[in-house]
Amino acid sequence: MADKDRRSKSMESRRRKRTSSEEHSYAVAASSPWDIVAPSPVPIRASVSSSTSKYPAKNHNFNAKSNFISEIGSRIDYSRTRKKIVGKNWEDHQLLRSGGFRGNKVETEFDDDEEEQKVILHVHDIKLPPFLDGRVVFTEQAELILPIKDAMSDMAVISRKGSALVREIHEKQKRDKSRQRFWELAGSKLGDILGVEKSVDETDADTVVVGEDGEVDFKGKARFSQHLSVGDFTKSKTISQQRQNLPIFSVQDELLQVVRENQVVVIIGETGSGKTTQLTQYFYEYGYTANGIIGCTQPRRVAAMSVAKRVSEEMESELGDKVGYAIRFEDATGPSTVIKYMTDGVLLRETLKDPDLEKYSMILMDEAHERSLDTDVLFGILKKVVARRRDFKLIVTSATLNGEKFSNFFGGVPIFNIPGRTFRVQICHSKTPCEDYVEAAVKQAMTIHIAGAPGDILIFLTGQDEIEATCYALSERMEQLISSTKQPVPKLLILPIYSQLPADLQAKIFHKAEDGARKCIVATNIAETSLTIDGIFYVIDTGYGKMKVYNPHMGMDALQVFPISRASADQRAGRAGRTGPGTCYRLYTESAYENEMLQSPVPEIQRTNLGNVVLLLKSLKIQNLLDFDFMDPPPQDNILNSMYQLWLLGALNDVGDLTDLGRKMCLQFSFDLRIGKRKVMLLGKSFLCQNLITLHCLMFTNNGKLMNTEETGVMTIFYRSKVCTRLGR
Ligand SMILES: Nc1ncnc2c1ncn2[C@@H]1O[C@H](COP(=O)(O)OP(=O)(O)OP(=O)(O)O)[C@@H](O)[C@H]1O
Repeated sequence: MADKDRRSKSMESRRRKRTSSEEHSYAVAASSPWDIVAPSPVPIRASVSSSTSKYPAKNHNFNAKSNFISEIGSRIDYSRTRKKIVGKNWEDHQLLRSGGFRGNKVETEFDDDEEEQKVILHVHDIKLPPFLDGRVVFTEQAELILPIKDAMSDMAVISRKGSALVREIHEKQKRDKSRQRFWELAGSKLGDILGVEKSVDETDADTVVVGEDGEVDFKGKARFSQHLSVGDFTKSKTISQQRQNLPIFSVQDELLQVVRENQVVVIIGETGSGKTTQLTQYFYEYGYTANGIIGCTQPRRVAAMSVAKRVSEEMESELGDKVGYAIRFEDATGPSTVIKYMTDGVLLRETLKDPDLEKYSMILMDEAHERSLDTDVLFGILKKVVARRRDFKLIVTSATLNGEKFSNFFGGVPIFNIPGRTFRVQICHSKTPCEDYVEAAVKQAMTIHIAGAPGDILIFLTGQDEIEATCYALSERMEQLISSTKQPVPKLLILPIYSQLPADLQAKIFHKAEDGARKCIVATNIAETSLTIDGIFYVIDTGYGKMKVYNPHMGMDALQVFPISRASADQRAGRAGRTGPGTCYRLYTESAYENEMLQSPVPEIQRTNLGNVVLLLKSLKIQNLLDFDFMDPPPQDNILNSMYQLWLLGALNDVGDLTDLGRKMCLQFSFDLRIGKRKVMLLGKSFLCQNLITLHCLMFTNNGKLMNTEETGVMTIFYRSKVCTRLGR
């Protein structure tokens, strides 16, 4: 009995202690209501609102907080009491169950009274910056735009389901604990099949090269230019004969005349007609480089460098001499460069330093139909340059028939059509929709390899995961084939390519397979435009691709799989007819091509986060975004949410102007580094913990590369780290 009393006393004292500590914690909570009602970190539109505002409160509004406390004070009391009761019941319940305390009645369920069923919604009284109070309209596009034609179509449903084969391979790899990156496979069986020789880890830490602009690629050795071999294309013909065979050659004079007479011209031509490689040379030969250089933009890095390589060969000059290229982390141009291929992002950055692009006499915007974010911003900027500089020419080229749109944007400029194509491409559609397009692609590739005529294969998939799984499945099936037959099986050289793969491994796709072997390139849409891979006669097009889509409710971009557009499908097919007649196997029906695919992709500017664009335009002193000439205006929600994020980060002030921090965030970092990370890196500098912060940013940044050494000076710290070297994909 005495024992029982002691126990019950100690229990009582513990309960008292607990209650007082609870009260203490509630007192703290009461002075910090944001702990009770967590502020939303992203501008989620409030569906329930007590005010006219659409956005959540900026969470450092302390006046708003104290009003809020008094308003909800009674609710806090209520919830405190409830918590105490529940806590007490729980404690008793535990003691009784453990046998430490005996009672007559054990409550196994706590009463749920009516009150507890109530859901209490706390709605912040939002203070928005004046420029986002809804009175200013930033765009003519009120609605969000879906990057898909019909969300219920077969292709859309399949794209959401994903591939069963990929899942199966993942499971298998997880079980085997052997899931590795391709460049870590050196020496392994799969590595041998794939022809992977060395790992990125072998990169020498001491040879890191810091670029002039302060940007460092710690895979300096993995530069494209050091790994490109001279093309083996059509050895039977000289380069000048090959040039003369191209459709563009026959219309050269008319084309030059149209360009002479007009400041802006839109040029439309089939894939392989010679737009990318020939136009720059014609303009150079015609003398357009007398007062400046010719710039040609490409939406993708691999295209910029491979085309520059080809043109330098055609002009019999070293790459980087007369013809060069500039992509992020790599500038292969020199003082005598007159033709410069570059990504559109590189040109966009140049406009910040030189708004009139004085060093260029002419810009060619190639593959304009891709409508990347950078291309669309460039359209608006270059339109202004054209108006300011009468000596400046702008050529817009596209493979699709949307020339009218480009022409109208520049005020009804002429459209020049290049007739014909170099080689025929036979198109074969699937008779029924493919439930698992990865499995179908593997089967099709094996069928071609076993039974098809010579010629290399190019498979289009959506991303790294699918590519790795496909390479794995292909190598497995090759092994099975070899072990199940006594006949000699020709070698299949399987080569993956996606943007995160190191440049030296990407460049492998241009190397010729050894005699008797067939090359099978497994690619994302980075191999879709402008690329000529010598020997590709078969294309397998799954019909899907990944697209970055902004979710304004989450305030983030997400990569999602969608059916591609008809324009992209034509581009993919076009990769088969570059150096000879080819065949394209489409793993979707003809009806899907006609009815389930958009004619051209939804412009990136209408579906992604615009934080970078807003920063850039503000840096270019464009205060009112409505004043900027967008070919297709971005949706209102995207602009508002992006501006709201910038304001929260302190990049914009209360009237929507760029702050000093915002200017730094724009000028000191690469465009594809997320704006939030830029701020963290800048803050790291002020708090003298930059090394650590930079390391964190590096580890979580999209490409795992350090963006700006001016800001850091810490390269060697993490450059030596294996983790980071691996991250430097
Ligand atoms: N690296 C290369 N090796 C061999 N031949 C090449 C190479 N690059 C280009 N060619 C030849 O030049 C032709 C024209 O290529 P180019 O890239 O200029 O065409 P395009 O009209 O721009 O096509 P696209 O719109 O698909 O980019 C190709 O079809 C091919 O025959």
